[in-house]
Amino acid sequence: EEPRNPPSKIAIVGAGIGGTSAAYFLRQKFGKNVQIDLYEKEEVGGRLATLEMEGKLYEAGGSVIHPMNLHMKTFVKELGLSPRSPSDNLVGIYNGEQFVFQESEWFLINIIKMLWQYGLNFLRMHMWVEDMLDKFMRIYRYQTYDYSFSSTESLLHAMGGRDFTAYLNTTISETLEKAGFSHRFIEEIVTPAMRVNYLQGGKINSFVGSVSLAGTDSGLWSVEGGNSLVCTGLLYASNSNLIRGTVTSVQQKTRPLKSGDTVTLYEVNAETESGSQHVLYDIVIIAAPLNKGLSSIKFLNFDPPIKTFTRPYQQTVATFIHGQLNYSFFGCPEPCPNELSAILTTDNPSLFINSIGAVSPVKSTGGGDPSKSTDLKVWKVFSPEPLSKDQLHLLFKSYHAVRSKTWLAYPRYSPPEKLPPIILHDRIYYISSIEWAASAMEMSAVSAKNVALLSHHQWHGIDEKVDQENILEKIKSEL
Ligand SMILES: Cc1cc2nc3c(=O)[nH]c(=O)nc-3n(C[C@H](O)[C@H](O)[C@H](O)COP(=O)(O)OP(=O)(O)OC[C@H]3O[C@@H](n4cnc5c(N)ncnc54)[C@H](O)[C@@H]3O)c2cc1C
Ligand SMILES: CC(C)=CCC/C(C)=C/CC/C(C)=C/CSC[C@H](N)C(=O)O
Repeated sequence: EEPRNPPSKIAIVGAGIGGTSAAYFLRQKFGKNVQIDLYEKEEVGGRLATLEMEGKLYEAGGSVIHPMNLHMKTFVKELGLSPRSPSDNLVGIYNGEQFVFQESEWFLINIIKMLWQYGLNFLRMHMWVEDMLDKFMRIYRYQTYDYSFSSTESLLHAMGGRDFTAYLNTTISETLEKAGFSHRFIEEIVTPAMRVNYLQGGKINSFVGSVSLAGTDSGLWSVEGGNSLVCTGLLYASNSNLIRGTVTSVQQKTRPLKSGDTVTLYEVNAETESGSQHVLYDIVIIAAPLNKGLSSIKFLNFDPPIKTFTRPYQQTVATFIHGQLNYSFFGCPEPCPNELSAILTTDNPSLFINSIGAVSPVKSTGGGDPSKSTDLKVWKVFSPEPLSKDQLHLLFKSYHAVRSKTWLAYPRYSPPEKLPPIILHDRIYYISSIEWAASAMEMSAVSAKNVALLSHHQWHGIDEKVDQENILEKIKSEL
Protein backbone atom coordinates (compact mmCIF):
# COMPACT_ATOMS: atom_id res chain seq x y z
CA GLU A 1 0.00 0.00 0.00
CA GLU A 2 1.16 3.59 -0.80
CA PRO A 3 2.38 5.45 2.28
CA ARG A 4 -0.09 8.18 3.13
CA ASN A 5 0.98 11.83 2.73
CA PRO A 6 1.29 13.81 5.94
CA PRO A 7 -1.73 15.95 6.86
CA SER A 8 -1.72 19.47 5.40
CA LYS A 9 -3.17 21.35 8.35
CA ILE A 10 -3.43 20.78 12.10
CA ALA A 11 -5.26 23.11 14.52
CA ILE A 12 -4.42 23.29 18.22
CA VAL A 13 -6.77 25.15 20.56
CA GLY A 14 -4.93 26.68 23.54
CA ALA A 15 -1.34 27.91 23.86
CA GLY A 16 -0.61 26.81 27.42
CA ILE A 17 2.08 24.20 28.11
CA GLY A 18 -0.26 21.48 26.72
CA GLY A 19 -0.87 23.22 23.38
CA THR A 20 2.65 24.55 22.81
CA SER A 21 4.33 21.26 23.69
CA ALA A 22 1.85 19.48 21.37
CA ALA A 23 2.93 21.85 18.56
CA TYR A 24 6.57 20.98 19.29
CA PHE A 25 5.99 17.20 19.31
CA LEU A 26 3.66 17.30 16.26
CA ARG A 27 6.35 19.11 14.28
CA GLN A 28 8.82 16.35 15.26
CA LYS A 29 6.41 13.60 14.17
CA PHE A 30 4.79 15.06 11.03
CA GLY A 31 7.73 17.00 9.61
CA LYS A 32 8.29 20.47 8.31
CA ASN A 33 5.55 20.71 5.66
CA VAL A 34 2.43 20.47 7.81
CA GLN A 35 0.81 23.81 8.71
CA ILE A 36 0.24 24.01 12.49
CA ASP A 37 -2.13 26.77 13.68
CA LEU A 38 -2.29 27.46 17.40
CA TYR A 39 -5.38 29.39 18.60
CA GLU A 40 -5.14 31.38 21.84
CA LYS A 41 -7.84 33.61 23.29
CA GLU A 42 -5.74 35.15 26.07
CA GLU A 43 -1.98 34.96 26.74
CA VAL A 44 0.51 32.36 25.53
CA GLY A 45 1.30 30.31 28.64
CA GLY A 46 -2.29 29.97 29.91
CA ARG A 47 -2.07 28.90 33.54
CA LEU A 48 1.67 29.61 33.50
CA ALA A 49 1.59 33.35 34.04
CA THR A 50 3.41 36.02 35.97
CA LEU A 51 1.90 38.89 37.89
CA GLU A 52 3.64 42.25 38.18
CA MET A 53 3.98 44.03 41.53
CA GLU A 54 6.21 47.03 42.21
CA GLY A 55 8.10 46.47 38.96
CA LYS A 56 8.88 42.79 39.65
CA LEU A 57 7.28 39.66 38.23
CA TYR A 58 6.10 36.69 40.32
CA GLU A 59 4.74 33.27 39.31
CA ALA A 60 0.97 33.55 39.80
CA GLY A 61 -0.01 30.15 38.36
CA GLY A 62 2.03 26.97 37.89
CA SER A 63 5.24 27.66 39.75
CA VAL A 64 7.26 24.59 40.76
CA ILE A 65 8.63 21.74 38.65
CA HIS A 66 9.85 18.40 39.99
CA PRO A 67 13.50 17.42 39.30
CA MET A 68 12.21 14.22 37.62
CA ASN A 69 9.81 16.06 35.27
CA LEU A 70 11.88 15.13 32.23
CA HIS A 71 9.83 16.83 29.49
CA MET A 72 10.01 20.19 31.28
CA LYS A 73 13.70 19.63 31.91
CA THR A 74 14.37 18.85 28.23
CA PHE A 75 12.35 21.85 27.01
CA VAL A 76 14.34 24.22 29.22
CA LYS A 77 17.62 22.76 27.96
CA GLU A 78 16.65 22.69 24.27
CA LEU A 79 15.27 26.22 24.39
CA GLY A 80 18.40 27.61 26.04
CA LEU A 81 16.52 28.69 29.18
CA SER A 82 17.88 28.41 32.74
CA PRO A 83 16.46 26.76 35.83
CA ARG A 84 15.97 28.80 39.00
CA SER A 85 15.88 27.29 42.51
CA PRO A 86 13.23 28.66 44.82
CA SER A 87 14.45 29.95 48.19
CA ASP A 88 14.65 27.52 51.10
CA ASN A 89 11.56 27.66 53.25
CA LEU A 90 11.15 26.90 56.94
CA VAL A 91 7.69 25.36 57.01
CA GLY A 92 5.10 25.48 59.80
CA ILE A 93 1.73 23.69 59.89
CA TYR A 94 -1.08 25.68 61.52
CA ASN A 95 -4.37 24.09 62.60
CA GLY A 96 -6.35 27.29 63.21
CA GLU A 97 -5.25 27.52 66.84
CA GLN A 98 -1.56 26.67 66.98
CA PHE A 99 1.36 25.24 65.03
CA VAL A 100 1.19 21.45 65.08
CA PHE A 101 4.58 21.15 63.37
CA GLN A 102 7.41 23.64 62.92
CA GLU A 103 10.60 23.09 60.95
CA SER A 104 13.84 24.22 62.50
CA GLU A 105 17.00 25.53 60.81
CA TRP A 106 18.85 22.54 62.26
CA PHE A 107 18.73 19.29 60.29
CA LEU A 108 19.19 17.07 63.34
CA ILE A 109 16.44 18.82 65.29
CA ASN A 110 14.07 18.30 62.34
CA ILE A 111 14.83 14.57 62.23
CA ILE A 112 14.23 14.23 65.97
CA LYS A 113 10.96 16.23 65.76
CA MET A 114 9.71 14.15 62.81
CA LEU A 115 10.50 10.85 64.54
CA TRP A 116 9.06 12.05 67.83
CA GLN A 117 5.79 13.32 66.38
CA TYR A 118 5.23 10.90 63.49
CA GLY A 119 7.49 7.86 63.97
CA LEU A 120 8.60 6.46 60.60
CA ASN A 121 5.74 8.07 58.64
CA PHE A 122 7.97 10.69 56.96
CA LEU A 123 10.43 8.05 55.79
CA ARG A 124 7.59 5.87 54.51
CA MET A 125 6.07 8.82 52.67
CA HIS A 126 9.41 9.44 50.98
CA MET A 127 9.52 5.79 49.88
CA TRP A 128 5.90 5.96 48.68
CA VAL A 129 6.67 8.97 46.46
CA GLU A 130 9.87 7.33 45.14
CA ASP A 131 7.90 4.25 44.16
CA MET A 132 5.23 6.34 42.41
CA LEU A 133 7.90 8.34 40.54
CA ASP A 134 9.72 5.14 39.45
CA LYS A 135 6.51 3.93 37.85
CA PHE A 136 5.61 7.36 36.45
CA MET A 137 8.99 7.58 34.73
CA ARG A 138 8.26 4.52 32.57
CA ILE A 139 6.25 6.86 30.33
CA TYR A 140 9.44 8.56 29.11
CA ARG A 141 10.84 5.24 27.87
CA TYR A 142 7.54 4.34 26.17
CA GLN A 143 7.37 7.71 24.48
CA THR A 144 11.02 7.57 23.36
CA TYR A 145 10.09 4.34 21.59
CA ASP A 146 6.94 5.98 20.08
CA TYR A 147 4.32 4.03 22.08
CA SER A 148 1.00 5.82 22.57
CA PHE A 149 -2.33 5.29 24.32
CA SER A 150 -5.89 5.96 23.23
CA SER A 151 -7.18 6.77 26.74
CA THR A 152 -5.74 8.34 29.87
CA GLU A 153 -6.70 5.18 31.79
CA SER A 154 -4.56 2.99 29.49
CA LEU A 155 -1.66 5.46 29.75
CA LEU A 156 -1.83 5.32 33.57
CA HIS A 157 -2.17 1.54 33.48
CA ALA A 158 0.96 1.21 31.32
CA MET A 159 2.89 3.27 33.88
CA GLY A 160 1.71 1.85 37.17
CA GLY A 161 -0.56 -1.12 36.41
CA ARG A 162 -3.73 -1.62 38.44
CA ASP A 163 -2.30 0.46 41.32
CA PHE A 164 -2.42 3.64 39.25
CA THR A 165 -5.90 3.07 37.82
CA ALA A 166 -7.20 2.11 41.26
CA TYR A 167 -5.78 5.38 42.62
CA LEU A 168 -8.46 7.19 40.61
CA ASN A 169 -11.19 5.55 42.66
CA THR A 170 -10.02 6.20 46.21
CA THR A 171 -9.11 9.28 48.20
CA ILE A 172 -5.48 9.87 49.16
CA SER A 173 -6.47 9.76 52.86
CA GLU A 174 -8.14 6.34 52.46
CA THR A 175 -5.22 4.94 50.45
CA LEU A 176 -2.58 6.12 52.93
CA GLU A 177 -4.64 4.98 55.91
CA LYS A 178 -4.96 1.52 54.31
CA ALA A 179 -1.20 1.51 53.70
CA GLY A 180 -0.69 2.00 57.46
CA PHE A 181 0.10 5.72 57.69
CA SER A 182 -1.07 7.23 60.98
CA HIS A 183 -4.23 9.30 61.20
CA ARG A 184 -2.25 12.13 62.80
CA PHE A 185 0.32 12.18 59.96
CA ILE A 186 -2.44 12.26 57.32
CA GLU A 187 -4.22 15.10 59.09
CA GLU A 188 -1.18 17.20 59.99
CA ILE A 189 1.21 16.59 57.08
CA VAL A 190 -0.57 15.02 54.09
CA THR A 191 -3.74 17.16 54.16
CA PRO A 192 -1.82 20.48 54.37
CA ALA A 193 0.21 19.41 51.29
CA MET A 194 -3.05 18.76 49.39
CA ARG A 195 -4.47 22.09 50.60
CA VAL A 196 -1.50 24.14 49.37
CA ASN A 197 -1.13 22.39 46.02
CA TYR A 198 -4.72 21.75 44.97
CA LEU A 199 -6.69 23.83 47.54
CA GLN A 200 -8.55 20.60 48.39
CA GLY A 201 -7.90 18.34 51.36
CA GLY A 202 -7.38 14.59 51.76
CA LYS A 203 -10.49 13.74 49.68
CA ILE A 204 -8.77 14.19 46.31
CA ASN A 205 -8.01 11.06 44.29
CA SER A 206 -4.90 9.10 45.26
CA PHE A 207 -3.14 9.71 41.94
CA VAL A 208 -3.27 13.50 42.17
CA GLY A 209 -2.60 13.05 45.90
CA SER A 210 0.66 11.23 45.11
CA VAL A 211 1.63 13.92 42.57
CA SER A 212 0.91 16.49 45.26
CA LEU A 213 3.18 14.64 47.71
CA ALA A 214 5.90 14.66 45.01
CA GLY A 215 5.38 18.44 45.04
CA THR A 216 6.78 18.50 48.59
CA ASP A 217 10.09 16.88 47.52
CA SER A 218 13.37 18.75 47.65
CA GLY A 219 15.00 20.05 44.48
CA LEU A 220 11.88 21.68 43.01
CA TRP A 221 12.72 24.37 40.47
CA SER A 222 11.25 27.04 38.19
CA VAL A 223 12.34 28.75 34.98
CA GLU A 224 14.48 31.85 35.22
CA GLY A 225 12.42 34.75 33.85
CA GLY A 226 9.10 32.88 34.23
CA ASN A 227 7.75 29.41 33.43
CA SER A 228 5.67 30.76 30.54
CA LEU A 229 8.95 31.32 28.62
CA VAL A 230 8.83 27.58 27.92
CA CYS A 231 5.53 28.07 26.06
CA THR A 232 6.74 31.02 23.96
CA GLY A 233 9.95 29.08 23.26
CA LEU A 234 8.09 25.94 22.14
CA LEU A 235 5.77 27.99 19.95
CA TYR A 236 8.77 29.52 18.19
CA ALA A 237 10.73 26.24 17.97
CA SER A 238 7.74 24.43 16.47
CA ASN A 239 7.40 27.02 13.72
CA SER A 240 3.62 27.18 14.25
CA ASN A 241 1.28 30.10 13.50
CA LEU A 242 -0.21 31.78 16.55
CA ILE A 243 -3.78 32.90 15.83
CA ARG A 244 -5.02 35.29 18.49
CA GLY A 245 -8.73 34.60 18.87
CA THR A 246 -11.41 32.51 20.55
CA VAL A 247 -12.40 29.23 18.99
CA THR A 248 -16.18 29.15 19.22
CA SER A 249 -16.96 25.88 17.45
CA VAL A 250 -15.60 22.90 15.56
CA GLN A 251 -17.79 21.50 12.81
CA GLN A 252 -17.54 18.31 10.78
CA LYS A 253 -17.50 18.94 7.00
CA THR A 254 -17.47 16.42 4.18
CA ARG A 255 -15.71 17.35 0.93
CA PRO A 256 -15.66 15.46 -2.42
CA LEU A 257 -12.33 14.22 -3.78
CA LYS A 258 -11.29 14.06 -7.47
CA SER A 259 -11.35 10.26 -7.15
CA GLY A 260 -15.08 10.38 -6.42
CA ASP A 261 -14.55 9.51 -2.74
CA THR A 262 -15.24 11.98 0.06
CA VAL A 263 -13.02 13.24 2.89
CA THR A 264 -14.04 14.42 6.33
CA LEU A 265 -12.41 17.63 7.52
CA TYR A 266 -12.95 19.78 10.58
CA GLU A 267 -13.88 23.44 10.30
CA VAL A 268 -12.53 25.51 13.18
CA ASN A 269 -14.57 28.67 13.69
CA ALA A 270 -12.94 31.48 15.63
CA GLU A 271 -13.53 35.10 16.54
CA THR A 272 -10.28 36.93 15.91
CA GLU A 273 -9.23 40.61 15.99
CA SER A 274 -9.78 40.73 12.23
CA GLY A 275 -13.26 39.15 12.39
CA SER A 276 -14.73 35.64 12.14
CA GLN A 277 -12.50 32.99 10.65
CA HIS A 278 -13.42 29.54 9.32
CA VAL A 279 -10.56 27.19 8.40
CA LEU A 280 -10.61 23.50 7.48
CA TYR A 281 -8.18 21.09 9.17
CA ASP A 282 -7.26 17.42 8.92
CA ILE A 283 -6.58 17.08 12.65
CA VAL A 284 -7.81 19.18 15.60
CA ILE A 285 -6.21 19.09 19.04
CA ILE A 286 -7.97 20.59 22.03
CA ALA A 287 -5.48 21.73 24.68
CA ALA A 288 -7.88 23.58 26.99
CA PRO A 289 -10.38 22.25 29.51
CA LEU A 290 -13.78 21.70 27.87
CA ASN A 291 -15.53 22.24 31.18
CA LYS A 292 -18.24 24.81 31.72
CA GLY A 293 -17.00 28.40 31.85
CA LEU A 294 -13.48 27.53 30.67
CA SER A 295 -13.29 27.20 26.88
CA SER A 296 -16.92 27.32 25.63
CA ILE A 297 -16.26 25.40 22.40
CA LYS A 298 -19.29 23.88 20.63
CA PHE A 299 -19.00 20.73 18.52
CA LEU A 300 -21.46 20.93 15.64
CA ASN A 301 -22.74 18.34 13.22
CA PHE A 302 -21.39 15.25 15.02
CA ASP A 303 -23.40 12.08 15.34
CA PRO A 304 -23.25 10.84 18.07
CA PRO A 305 -22.73 14.31 19.58
CA ILE A 306 -19.38 15.19 21.25
CA LYS A 307 -19.97 15.96 24.88
CA THR A 308 -18.41 18.83 26.76
CA PHE A 309 -17.97 18.17 30.46
CA THR A 310 -19.88 19.76 33.28
CA ARG A 311 -17.77 18.98 36.33
CA PRO A 312 -16.39 22.07 38.06
CA TYR A 313 -12.88 23.47 38.40
CA GLN A 314 -11.55 24.68 41.75
CA GLN A 315 -11.42 28.45 42.25
CA THR A 316 -8.02 29.46 43.64
CA VAL A 317 -7.00 33.02 44.46
CA ALA A 318 -3.27 33.81 44.53
CA THR A 319 -2.70 37.06 46.45
CA PHE A 320 0.73 38.72 46.59
CA ILE A 321 1.41 41.02 49.52
CA HIS A 322 4.54 43.05 50.20
CA GLY A 323 4.42 43.51 53.94
CA GLN A 324 5.21 42.40 57.48
CA LEU A 325 3.55 39.13 58.47
CA ASN A 326 1.64 39.15 61.74
CA TYR A 327 3.00 35.95 63.32
CA SER A 328 0.81 36.50 66.39
CA PHE A 329 -2.24 35.76 64.17
CA PHE A 330 -0.83 32.22 63.99
CA GLY A 331 -0.43 32.07 67.78
CA CYS A 332 3.31 32.68 67.70
CA PRO A 333 4.44 35.21 70.34
CA GLU A 334 6.46 38.17 68.96
CA PRO A 335 9.29 38.00 68.19
CA CYS A 336 8.46 34.60 66.72
CA PRO A 337 11.44 32.33 67.53
CA ASN A 338 11.37 30.56 64.15
CA GLU A 339 10.72 33.05 61.37
CA LEU A 340 8.77 30.61 59.21
CA SER A 341 8.66 31.41 55.51
CA ALA A 342 5.86 29.01 54.58
CA ILE A 343 2.75 28.27 56.60
CA LEU A 344 0.47 25.44 55.52
CA THR A 345 -2.85 24.62 57.16
CA THR A 346 -4.87 21.61 58.24
CA ASP A 347 -8.57 21.16 57.30
CA ASN A 348 -10.36 23.66 59.53
CA PRO A 349 -13.50 25.37 58.20
CA SER A 350 -12.76 28.53 60.22
CA LEU A 351 -9.55 29.18 58.23
CA PHE A 352 -9.89 31.62 55.32
CA ILE A 353 -6.47 30.84 53.82
CA ASN A 354 -4.92 27.56 52.64
CA SER A 355 -1.29 28.64 52.75
CA ILE A 356 1.10 31.55 52.88
CA GLY A 357 4.70 31.54 51.71
CA ALA A 358 7.53 33.98 51.01
CA VAL A 359 8.30 34.19 47.28
CA SER A 360 11.04 35.60 45.05
CA PRO A 361 10.64 37.36 41.70
CA VAL A 362 11.06 35.21 38.59
CA LYS A 363 14.31 36.99 37.74
CA SER A 364 17.15 36.29 40.16
CA THR A 365 18.92 39.51 41.08
CA GLY A 366 21.83 37.88 42.89
CA GLY A 367 20.90 39.81 46.04
CA GLY A 368 20.86 36.73 48.31
CA ASP A 369 17.97 34.63 49.55
CA PRO A 370 14.97 36.94 50.18
CA SER A 371 13.38 34.44 52.57
CA LYS A 372 16.32 35.11 54.90
CA SER A 373 16.17 38.90 54.54
CA THR A 374 14.99 40.92 57.50
CA ASP A 375 13.39 43.36 55.06
CA LEU A 376 9.68 43.12 54.33
CA LYS A 377 9.08 40.07 52.20
CA VAL A 378 6.66 39.40 49.38
CA TRP A 379 4.19 36.72 50.43
CA LYS A 380 1.91 34.57 48.29
CA VAL A 381 -1.37 33.53 49.88
CA PHE A 382 -3.58 30.82 48.39
CA SER A 383 -7.25 31.05 49.35
CA PRO A 384 -10.54 29.86 47.84
CA GLU A 385 -12.04 33.38 47.97
CA PRO A 386 -10.47 36.83 47.47
CA LEU A 387 -9.09 38.25 50.74
CA SER A 388 -10.98 41.19 52.27
CA LYS A 389 -9.20 44.24 53.73
CA ASP A 390 -10.08 43.02 57.25
CA GLN A 391 -8.51 39.61 56.52
CA LEU A 392 -5.35 41.28 55.17
CA HIS A 393 -5.13 43.37 58.35
CA LEU A 394 -5.36 40.22 60.44
CA LEU A 395 -2.57 38.51 58.48
CA PHE A 396 -0.21 41.49 58.18
CA LYS A 397 1.04 44.06 60.71
CA SER A 398 1.56 46.40 57.78
CA TYR A 399 1.72 46.14 54.01
CA HIS A 400 2.21 48.50 51.13
CA ALA A 401 1.36 46.54 48.00
CA VAL A 402 -1.27 43.90 47.20
CA ARG A 403 -2.14 42.21 43.89
CA SER A 404 -4.18 39.10 43.22
CA LYS A 405 -5.21 36.74 40.44
CA THR A 406 -8.27 34.47 40.57
CA TRP A 407 -8.03 31.18 38.70
CA LEU A 408 -10.26 28.30 37.80
CA ALA A 409 -7.14 26.41 38.65
CA TYR A 410 -7.52 22.60 38.44
CA PRO A 411 -10.36 20.08 38.61
CA ARG A 412 -12.40 19.68 41.80
CA TYR A 413 -11.35 16.09 42.36
CA SER A 414 -13.95 13.70 43.67
CA PRO A 415 -13.11 9.98 43.39
CA PRO A 416 -14.25 7.63 41.90
CA GLU A 417 -12.98 9.66 38.94
CA LYS A 418 -14.31 9.04 35.42
CA LEU A 419 -11.77 10.51 33.03
CA PRO A 420 -12.84 12.28 29.82
CA PRO A 421 -11.77 10.57 26.56
CA ILE A 422 -8.63 11.52 24.60
CA ILE A 423 -10.26 10.71 21.24
CA LEU A 424 -13.30 12.96 20.88
CA HIS A 425 -13.85 12.03 17.22
CA ASP A 426 -11.78 10.23 14.50
CA ARG A 427 -9.12 12.96 14.37
CA ILE A 428 -10.07 15.28 17.24
CA TYR A 429 -7.92 14.73 20.32
CA TYR A 430 -8.27 16.08 23.87
CA ILE A 431 -5.01 16.72 25.78
CA SER A 432 -6.67 18.09 28.95
CA SER A 433 -8.30 14.72 29.70
CA ILE A 434 -5.23 13.96 31.82
CA GLU A 435 -5.99 16.78 34.27
CA TRP A 436 -8.71 14.66 35.87
CA ALA A 437 -6.00 12.20 36.92
CA ALA A 438 -3.72 15.08 38.04
CA SER A 439 -3.13 18.64 36.90
CA ALA A 440 0.52 19.71 36.63
CA MET A 441 2.76 21.14 33.90
CA GLU A 442 4.45 17.80 33.29
CA MET A 443 1.09 16.00 33.07
CA SER A 444 0.04 18.32 30.21
CA ALA A 445 3.40 17.73 28.47
CA VAL A 446 3.10 13.93 28.84
CA SER A 447 -0.44 14.06 27.43
CA ALA A 448 0.68 16.38 24.59
CA LYS A 449 3.40 13.95 23.52
CA ASN A 450 0.94 11.06 23.74
CA VAL A 451 -1.55 12.90 21.51
CA ALA A 452 1.19 13.81 18.99
CA LEU A 453 2.22 10.12 18.78
CA LEU A 454 -1.36 8.82 18.73
CA SER A 455 -2.52 11.22 15.99
CA HIS A 456 0.56 10.34 13.94
CA HIS A 457 0.02 6.58 14.30
CA GLN A 458 -3.69 6.80 13.55
CA TRP A 459 -3.04 8.98 10.49
CA HIS A 460 -0.50 6.49 9.12
CA GLY A 461 -2.23 3.33 10.39
CA ILE A 462 0.64 2.28 12.68
CA ASP A 463 -1.50 0.14 15.02
CA GLU A 464 1.42 -1.68 16.65
CA LYS A 465 2.39 1.50 18.54
CA VAL A 466 -1.05 2.08 20.08
CA ASP A 467 -2.36 0.54 23.34
CA GLN A 468 0.23 -2.24 23.54
CA GLU A 469 0.63 -4.53 26.56
CA ASN A 470 4.03 -5.42 28.05
CA ILE A 471 5.79 -2.52 26.36
CA LEU A 472 9.01 -2.91 28.36
CA GLU A 473 9.44 -6.41 26.94
CA LYS A 474 8.63 -5.19 23.43
CA ILE A 475 11.25 -2.46 23.76
CA LYS A 476 13.84 -5.03 24.89
CA SER A 477 13.11 -7.17 21.84
CA GLU A 478 13.37 -4.09 19.58
CA LEU A 479 16.91 -3.39 20.84
C1 LIG B 1 -2.46 28.77 40.98
C2 LIG B 1 -1.92 27.55 40.29
C3 LIG B 1 -0.77 26.94 40.77
C4 LIG B 1 -0.25 25.84 40.12
N1 LIG B 1 0.94 25.33 40.53
C5 LIG B 1 1.54 24.36 39.82
C6 LIG B 1 2.87 23.99 40.12
O1 LIG B 1 3.51 24.55 41.00
N2 LIG B 1 3.42 22.98 39.39
C7 LIG B 1 2.75 22.37 38.36
O2 LIG B 1 3.33 21.48 37.73
N3 LIG B 1 1.50 22.74 38.05
C8 LIG B 1 0.89 23.74 38.73
N4 LIG B 1 -0.36 24.15 38.38
C9 LIG B 1 -1.07 23.44 37.32
C10 LIG B 1 -0.54 23.86 35.93
O3 LIG B 1 -0.41 25.25 35.89
C11 LIG B 1 -1.50 23.39 34.86
O4 LIG B 1 -1.73 22.00 35.00
C12 LIG B 1 -0.95 23.61 33.45
O5 LIG B 1 -0.41 24.90 33.32
C13 LIG B 1 -2.08 23.40 32.46
O6 LIG B 1 -1.60 23.70 31.16
P1 LIG B 1 -2.51 23.48 29.90
O7 LIG B 1 -1.78 23.98 28.73
O8 LIG B 1 -2.97 22.07 29.87
O9 LIG B 1 -3.80 24.39 30.14
P2 LIG B 1 -3.85 25.98 30.18
O10 LIG B 1 -2.61 26.54 30.69
O11 LIG B 1 -5.13 26.33 30.86
O12 LIG B 1 -3.95 26.36 28.64
C14 LIG B 1 -5.17 26.40 27.94
C15 LIG B 1 -5.16 27.65 27.04
O13 LIG B 1 -6.28 27.56 26.18
C16 LIG B 1 -6.80 28.87 25.99
N5 LIG B 1 -8.17 28.70 25.55
C17 LIG B 1 -9.21 28.18 26.26
N6 LIG B 1 -10.32 28.17 25.50
C18 LIG B 1 -9.99 28.68 24.29
C19 LIG B 1 -10.73 28.94 23.10
N7 LIG B 1 -12.03 28.65 23.01
N8 LIG B 1 -10.07 29.50 22.05
C20 LIG B 1 -8.74 29.79 22.13
N9 LIG B 1 -8.01 29.58 23.25
C21 LIG B 1 -8.63 29.02 24.31
C22 LIG B 1 -6.66 29.49 27.38
O14 LIG B 1 -6.70 30.91 27.29
C23 LIG B 1 -5.32 28.94 27.83
O15 LIG B 1 -4.27 29.82 27.51
C24 LIG B 1 -0.92 25.28 38.99
C25 LIG B 1 -2.09 25.88 38.52
C26 LIG B 1 -2.56 27.02 39.14
C27 LIG B 1 -3.77 27.71 38.56
C1 LIG C 1 3.79 15.10 37.64
C2 LIG C 1 4.75 14.73 38.68
C3 LIG C 1 5.22 13.34 38.69
C4 LIG C 1 5.24 15.57 39.60
C5 LIG C 1 4.86 16.99 39.75
C6 LIG C 1 5.05 17.39 41.17
C7 LIG C 1 4.64 18.83 41.40
C8 LIG C 1 5.59 19.86 41.00
C9 LIG C 1 3.47 19.08 42.00
C10 LIG C 1 2.96 20.45 42.29
C11 LIG C 1 1.58 20.60 41.73
C12 LIG C 1 0.87 21.87 42.06
C13 LIG C 1 -0.48 22.03 41.45
C14 LIG C 1 1.37 22.80 42.87
C15 LIG C 1 0.63 24.06 43.20
S1 LIG C 1 1.26 25.11 44.47
C16 LIG C 1 2.96 25.14 44.21
C17 LIG C 1 3.74 25.92 45.23
N1 LIG C 1 3.65 25.30 46.49
C18 LIG C 1 3.33 27.36 45.29
O1 LIG C 1 3.20 27.84 46.41
O2 LIG C 1 3.16 28.02 44.27
